Amino acid sequence: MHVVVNAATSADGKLSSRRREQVAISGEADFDRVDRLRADSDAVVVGVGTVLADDPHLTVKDDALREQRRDAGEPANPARVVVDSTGRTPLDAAVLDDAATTYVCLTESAPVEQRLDLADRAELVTAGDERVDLLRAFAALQNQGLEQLMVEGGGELIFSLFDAGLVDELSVFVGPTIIGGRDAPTLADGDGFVADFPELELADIERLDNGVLLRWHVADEAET
Ligand SMILES: NC(=O)c1ccc[n+]([C@@H]2O[C@H](COP(=O)([O-])OP(=O)(O)OC[C@H]3O[C@@H](n4cnc5c(N)ncnc54)[C@H](O)[C@@H]3O)[C@@H](O)[C@H]2O)c1
Ligand SMILES: Nc1nc(=O)c(N)c(NC[C@H](O)[C@H](O)[C@H](O)COP(=O)(O)O)[nH]1
Repeated sequence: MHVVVNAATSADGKLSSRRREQVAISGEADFDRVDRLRADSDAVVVGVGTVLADDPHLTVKDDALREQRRDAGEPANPARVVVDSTGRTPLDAAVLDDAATTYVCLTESAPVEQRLDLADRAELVTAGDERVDLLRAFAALQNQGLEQLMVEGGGELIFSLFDAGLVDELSVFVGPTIIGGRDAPTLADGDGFVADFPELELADIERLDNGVLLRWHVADEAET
């Protein structure tokens, strides 16, 4: 399995404002790049915080890219994965429509009612007691044939994935704006590290739109 985390941050490292509402940080060229990255992935992964904040669809937007996937014998869109401990994904969320297969990763503590409702619209993966056990959940996704995973946030999930040693690559578009705010989500939130900080190796730098795309490899990670 290969896991790429992709995100856009303001120049001061924020993913969105303190209202947790989506901010368009990327310009057209970066959104096109994200679309290509989706098209090259077996699944696009987000945390339920992102579903609740942005209601993303997580599909490939370019008709030609969807056609290429079909020509290669793949579904037009990659699968979608929501990491959602207690089943808070709204039943009318865009990720639960029929544009692609969707997996919702839950824990043992997810109420039966939510479980039954979500099971009508998604494949359920149960791993962990209180929070989703990401190692187990990702192993289950790999068993379903999902090898190339792209994670689109948010900050809580991205931190947990680094903490679990699951990230192979990080792509960050740093855009031309300041969002600020101590309570605004950043690239990696959660509890934060105090030691054993994950080390990154810079793989590539590119000027894009009015910002910069940074690609990092995560050092010393065993292949998952
Ligand atoms: N700029 C970008 O590229 C970008 C991308 C995605 C999201 N965002 C923004 O990020 C914000 C949402 O991020 P967030 O951090 O609130 O939510 P998130 O998407 O990271 O989801 C976190 C939630 O996932 C669930 N979860 C279950 N198991 C977990 C685990 N092991 N580790 C972590 N979470 C687990 C928990 O309910 C947790 O609250 C929104 O404001 C959204 O607009 C920005
Ligand atoms: N790459 C990127 N640049 C941004 O400036 C930004 N705000 C996001 N945010 C990610 C978020 O989850 C979005 O909601 C989905 O990118 C929307 O996906 P859809 O178009 O609905 O498929 N992502």
